[in-house]
Amino acid sequence: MAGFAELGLSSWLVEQCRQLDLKQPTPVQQGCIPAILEGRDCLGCAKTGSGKTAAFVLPILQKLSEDPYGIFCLVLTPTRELAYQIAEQFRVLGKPLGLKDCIIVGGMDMVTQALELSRKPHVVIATPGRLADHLRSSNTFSIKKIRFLVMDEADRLLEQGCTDFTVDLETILGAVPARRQTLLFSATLTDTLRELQGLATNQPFFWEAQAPVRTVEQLDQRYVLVPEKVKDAYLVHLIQTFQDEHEDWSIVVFTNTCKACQVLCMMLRKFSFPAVALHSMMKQKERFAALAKFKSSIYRILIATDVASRGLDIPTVQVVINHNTPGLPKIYIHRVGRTARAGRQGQAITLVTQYDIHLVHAIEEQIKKQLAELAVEEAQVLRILTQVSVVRRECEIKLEAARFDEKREINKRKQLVLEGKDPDLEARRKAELAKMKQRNRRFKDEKQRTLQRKKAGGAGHGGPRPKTHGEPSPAQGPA
Ligand SMILES: Nc1ncnc2c1ncn2[C@@H]1O[C@H](COP(=O)(O)OP(=O)(O)OP(=O)(O)O)[C@@H](O)[C@H]1O
Repeated sequence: MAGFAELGLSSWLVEQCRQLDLKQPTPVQQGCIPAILEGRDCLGCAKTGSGKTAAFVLPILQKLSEDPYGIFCLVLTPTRELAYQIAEQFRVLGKPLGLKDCIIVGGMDMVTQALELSRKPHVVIATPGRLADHLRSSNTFSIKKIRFLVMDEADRLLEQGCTDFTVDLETILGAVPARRQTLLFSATLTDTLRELQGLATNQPFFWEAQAPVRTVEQLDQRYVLVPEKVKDAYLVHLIQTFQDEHEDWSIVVFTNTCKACQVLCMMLRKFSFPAVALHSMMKQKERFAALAKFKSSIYRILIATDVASRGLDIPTVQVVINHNTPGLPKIYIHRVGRTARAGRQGQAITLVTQYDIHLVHAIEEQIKKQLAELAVEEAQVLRILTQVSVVRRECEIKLEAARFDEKREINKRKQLVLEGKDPDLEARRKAELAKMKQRNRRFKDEKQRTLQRKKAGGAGHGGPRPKTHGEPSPAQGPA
């Protein structure tokens, strides 16, 4: 197997890799580094935790060392936390160069950022919204001469999810030179491949890991079929069991909304679990602090929304629990990819209600693997059921008293005003969009169900074998 030197990297970079204990390049690094060094655009699609970041950081640093200037490289990424993580890799690997980097993300002081940008850092790592704001409001810096444009989690940057980057990306793409190298990476590139190919036209090199399953082999993937109302009791039980059985442990629990995230965190703390929340309604400083405490194992449970589902590299995470079944297979792939990274073992447990079974089937179809059922001692869940329900209700009341929803609305309006938008107009536009999305989703679900019915008429599906609605389950007790 080729080492880092054989890929064409200079000895100082090989030495940096050695110091960081990166002994052998991973397959995505072996595939992409030579192509990037040759000057080609690159689309790299490899499983979560497979070393995609170093696959672009190393060749960029090599090219930077040959012709150092600022701003040499722009990296775009969908979340603020991820921007800091990528910057750290640049900093550590680029230490001998005296690399100057600059992180441009929302929630931080704009004036300080503008000053840093004007000092011509070698590498700028940014979330699209804030960088576009700077481009629109300032002429003290330019990205007209960058050599490299990297889009990490490229499919997320291009898709129109709840945070839509389209307009900001247009601003940014209008400000970068046409003659550049474009590098696009993600564990789930294929869905947006056509759009991505439009961005990378300079002898594009496409690298995709060939594997029968789209998730990591070392990942044990399970599901627990639970009635909606008793999910929390199962969650408490799962965490308690894990805590009892392991000395050194860290768990990430994913939820679908900021409010659910906050309530769950409060509830777990009431049960004396060391939990901390991470969601987009928190102030940026609180977000960083929460993540830092989780990374250093001061808190062993991170309750997060999908703001943490992509890219975050925390080696100590042994378990990912999906408190809700992700609506899209690719969200599942990224969430469970927070564990079992860089060859380590990990476990993913998805709580599935009777309404989510079609989602599990869609996930299984995409990842090309069936989830196994996790055996849970239901008698033990039953024992804590009432207590968990009461505590959860208490937490909800407390959160309502703290006017969580109201604060969220005020924050949103403030943000829109800052962006120069009319909050009421935006609300109407969003409602329209939501309606359209709902119609599309219903149509898709219906299509999925028809397909499943057709399939079931044939060979029959081997996914989660749900108990039928009428079948007794101890957990359907006095919730
Ligand atoms: N050649 C290597 N040998 C050993 N470990 C490596 C190597 N390259 C990277 N790593 C480590 O693997 C871990 C995962 O890398 P990275 O965060 O780049 O994954 P990724 O492919 O970007 O994952 P995701 O899709 O979740 O963003 C990091 O801790 C990194 O230091």
